Amino acid sequence: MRLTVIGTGYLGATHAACMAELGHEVVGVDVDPDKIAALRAGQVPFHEPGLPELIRKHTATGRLRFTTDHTEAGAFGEVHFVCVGTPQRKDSEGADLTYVDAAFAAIAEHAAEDSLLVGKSTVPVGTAERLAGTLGVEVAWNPEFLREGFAVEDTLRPDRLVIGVRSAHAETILRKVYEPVLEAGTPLVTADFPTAELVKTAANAFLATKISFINAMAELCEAAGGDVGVLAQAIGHDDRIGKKFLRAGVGFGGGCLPKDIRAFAHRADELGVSLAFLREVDAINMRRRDKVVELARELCGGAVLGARIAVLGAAFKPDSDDIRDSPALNVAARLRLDGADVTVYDPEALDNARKAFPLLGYALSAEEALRGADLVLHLTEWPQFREIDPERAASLVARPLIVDGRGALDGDRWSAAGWHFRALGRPAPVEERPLQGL
Ligand SMILES: NC(=O)C1=CN([C@@H]2O[C@H](COP(=O)(O)OP(=O)(O)OC[C@H]3O[C@@H](n4cnc5c(N)ncnc54)[C@H](O)[C@@H]3O)[C@@H](O)[C@H]2O)C=CC1
Ligand SMILES: O=C(O)[C@H]1O[C@H](OP(=O)(O)OP(=O)(O)OC[C@H]2O[C@@H](n3ccc(=O)[nH]c3=O)[C@H](O)[C@@H]2O)[C@H](O)[C@@H](O)[C@@H]1O
Repeated sequence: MRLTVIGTGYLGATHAACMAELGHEVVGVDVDPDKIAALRAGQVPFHEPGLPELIRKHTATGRLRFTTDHTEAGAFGEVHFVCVGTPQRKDSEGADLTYVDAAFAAIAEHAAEDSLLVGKSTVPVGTAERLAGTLGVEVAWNPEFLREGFAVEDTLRPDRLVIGVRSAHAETILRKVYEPVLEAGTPLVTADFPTAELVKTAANAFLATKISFINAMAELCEAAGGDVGVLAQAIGHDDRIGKKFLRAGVGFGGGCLPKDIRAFAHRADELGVSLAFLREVDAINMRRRDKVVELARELCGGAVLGARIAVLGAAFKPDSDDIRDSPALNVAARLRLDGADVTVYDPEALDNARKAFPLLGYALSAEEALRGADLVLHLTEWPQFREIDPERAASLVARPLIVDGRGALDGDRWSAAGWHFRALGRPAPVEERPLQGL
């Protein structure tokens, strides 16, 4: 089939390459000429494992092309997937639909009458219906559930496909687009517009709630002297709860969960339904960042002014160079504002971090960041940070003090190498715990 993908950011570039992999002829469209030039040259302007190979493969086979021209794309595609951004509005918690509206309008103007315009962006419920009422072309909604870092795998082998359609014709077309995925046994959920839109925001709200739940338990463990790692493992043995998304730490960030829960609560308010608990989910998440800042102050003797702090991690999660709402950089920037001399290292996100936070110091390796540090903060759990040798690290720093903000390091190993090791939601070393019963 001839498909277009409007918006070639994290979602769109992945979707375009994966649709070519499924055998379709695909044109990716973006308003950003630099992005399109890079993609044409087979370069992906962000870090996503497996994606550059796929893009190069299909630009070479000729199945995948990129353009900035909506007219050309409109005339080409039988199905148009809209994958543009839906950031938080500047003036409220709601989603900014400017890009979605513009993209649908631009493609509808040039699309063939019998083509299908499919929204993939995450939108407030009601958007598909509104667009369907204003454009002269059929609309469908097909929300996306991919995770950054696993985007290719999640697109080619998703847990499920969800389509919001208004006609059997639209369903038939989308079944044809995803035929190889469906033949592999992927469940397909066919729904009306509001349900399809709500499935997406509900899924992200549930995931965010799960993370904040375990982080609230981390707060309790800190107050009561418990260990949230053991707690998560124990409750996770219950299949009804499950082990996934129970990693306590500095909390969730990224271009999706934080803005999506805010937009969801905001939209629910507009509909007269309270999702106030999502505001608490957001607040718990933000308190974890505060907690790391407080711990840093405490470990630096009350104030971080003049302290040299090494921050391991800048991306909002490992295997990504995405720094949107990154907890690591938020903490680093706040400590810098408090007068600390902060040096950040990340295997992939340094360029993005430098542009967004030019006042922070940056190192080209973990060793360079650690050299002379008074305190080390581990805030993004890249696998290579787990491989740091604590003894070698102790020989580099000024003071062997480390906070594991991701619950991913082996505390016993670091303590054995002479480090004062602290982790969120876990007991402080024995000599630090207040004496009980006195
Ligand atoms: N990043 C992710 O992992 C996932 C994102 N989503 C959702 O997908 C949507 C896109 O997210 P990202 O890809 O992360 O955003 P992004 O910001 O990386 O990409 C959006 C792209 O759209 C382009 N664009 C804006 N207006 C355009 C127009 N009129 N025509 C053509 N291109 C246009 C921008 O230049 C940009 O390259 C959001 O709604 C997000 O919530 C959903 C699932 C996963
Ligand atoms: O709508 C989206 O854009 C996507 O948002 C998330 O995907 P993503 O943001 O790529 O990353 P996640 O793996 O969900 O992690 C999000 C954040 O939660 C944090 N997290 C995750 C899991 C956990 O147990 N604890 C925890 O703090 C991560 O460090 C990260 O900062 C969802 O997992 C995807 O299904 C969804 O498609």
